[in-house]
Amino acid sequence: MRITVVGTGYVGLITSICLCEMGHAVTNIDIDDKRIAQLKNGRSVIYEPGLQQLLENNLKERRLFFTIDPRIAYAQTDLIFIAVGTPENPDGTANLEYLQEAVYAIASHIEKDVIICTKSTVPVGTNEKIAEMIKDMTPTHLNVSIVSNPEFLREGSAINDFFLGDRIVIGTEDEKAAAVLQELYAPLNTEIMVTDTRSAEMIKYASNAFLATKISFINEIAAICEKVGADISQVADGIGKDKRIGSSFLKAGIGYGGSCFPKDTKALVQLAGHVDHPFELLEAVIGVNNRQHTLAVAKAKEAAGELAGKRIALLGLAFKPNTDDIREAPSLTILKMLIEENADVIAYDPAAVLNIQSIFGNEIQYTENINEALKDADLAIIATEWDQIIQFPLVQYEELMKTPLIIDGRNCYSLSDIERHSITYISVGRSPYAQSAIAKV
Ligand SMILES: NC(=O)C1=CN([C@@H]2O[C@H](COP(=O)(O)OP(=O)(O)OC[C@H]3O[C@@H](n4cnc5c(N)ncnc54)[C@H](O)[C@@H]3O)[C@@H](O)[C@H]2O)C=CC1
Ligand SMILES: O=C(O)[C@H]1O[C@H](OP(=O)(O)OP(=O)(O)OC[C@H]2O[C@@H](n3ccc(=O)[nH]c3=O)[C@H](O)[C@@H]2O)[C@H](O)[C@@H](O)[C@@H]1O
Repeated sequence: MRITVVGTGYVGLITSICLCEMGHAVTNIDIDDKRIAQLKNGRSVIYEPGLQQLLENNLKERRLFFTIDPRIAYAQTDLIFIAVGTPENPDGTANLEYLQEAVYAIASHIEKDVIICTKSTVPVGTNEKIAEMIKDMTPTHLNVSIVSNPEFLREGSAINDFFLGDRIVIGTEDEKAAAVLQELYAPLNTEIMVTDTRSAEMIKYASNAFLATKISFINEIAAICEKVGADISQVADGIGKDKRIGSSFLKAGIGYGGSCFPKDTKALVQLAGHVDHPFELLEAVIGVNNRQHTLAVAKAKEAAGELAGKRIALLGLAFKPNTDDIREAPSLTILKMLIEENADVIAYDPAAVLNIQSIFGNEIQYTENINEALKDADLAIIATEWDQIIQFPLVQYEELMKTPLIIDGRNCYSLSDIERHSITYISVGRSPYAQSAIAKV
């Protein structure tokens, strides 16, 4: 079976390479010729642990091909996965321009029967529109099946997620197409669900919205913990042990970021609004998350007073560890606020410095070395829980900083470890200062 994957972003490249690992030959197309040239030269265009080696292997084995030519990609293929971006429009709805362009190119070039699977996250009803567009543009003798096959991988653990996902969703009214995909995915040993197309599209948005809700919920509980002198780590552990709740996505912090939760929650709010159902719960989730992004600077001001002229080490820039992705990262809000306060900022990240530099230029300083960031700093703000930060010896904060004050937005250190050092430590939902509030309750 010939397989084509459209787009070389996270989802496109991971899908292509993982399908090659399963023994298939895959052609991966993009409209960005620089990305394709780089990939043909065997250099990954995304930062993902383990991916570079797999890319090199599959190029060498001649299973993986890159092209910008739609004729090569689409004319004789059997199965197409669309994985182009669906970013946010200014009003929060999903921008489907890339998707429409891709479908147009596919419809203009296919010459045989084909199954088209949408992996991109798209609003309910989009795959029906794709089907109409294809029907209008292709000769009647061609049999084109449309499938919604949403993707659930996480950046930083994407390869593992592809092979060991919790479920695979195949949304289609076409039984033959469903059977082809069931066979394709069978070796993965992951539960496969076949649903109608609209339900598959909704499963993706509902999953991301629910996970975002868990995060904002725990962040609200963390805020209350600080006021009543409880410890959010123990609380999250305690509620997570209830199997009906589950322990994942209960890490309190400075909020979720990334290329999907922020845009997908807003797109679902818009979708609900368009069918006259205001999604009040999800609107609150988004509001709480926006507040969390500002939390670290608010706490810094509370602890250190005026920030103007203060040397601040911002530790962690990526929206989560093991990625260089800074889309919607809390660090962006933190940096904007610190610059407005006229603070003297030095930003550290093991992978995302170049991406942040392309936005903030020489407004701040950058380093890939934690020691350099902390030298003579008045305070440190932790925005991403990289292993490099978690394992960094606390004694070094004492030795390097002018005043050892840490605002930890990701609860990287245990309070008992902190107690052994002369560090002022303010984290999320378990500040030692919260204890003093108990008396007031
Ligand atoms: N990033 C992630 O971890 C996940 C993303 N998703 C969803 O998957 C979709 C893709 O996301 P990413 O991979 O992050 O996107 P991305 O924005 O990083 O990459 C998209 C790629 O598609 C290319 N492209 C755009 N139009 C094209 C066309 N007409 N023909 C060929 N290539 C074209 C772009 O040049 C770009 O390289 C989105 O809908 C996203 O919501 C779903 C699960 C996980
Ligand atoms: O649709 C998508 O693109 C993907 O979005 C998320 O994956 P991702 O954004 O890569 O990363 P997550 O691990 O989900 O983290 C998202 C954000 O939530 C934050 N988070 C996560 C978990 C938690 O307990 N607390 C918390 O604040 C992280 O710091 C990060 O900023 C989902 O987990 C994937 O299933 C989905 O496929």
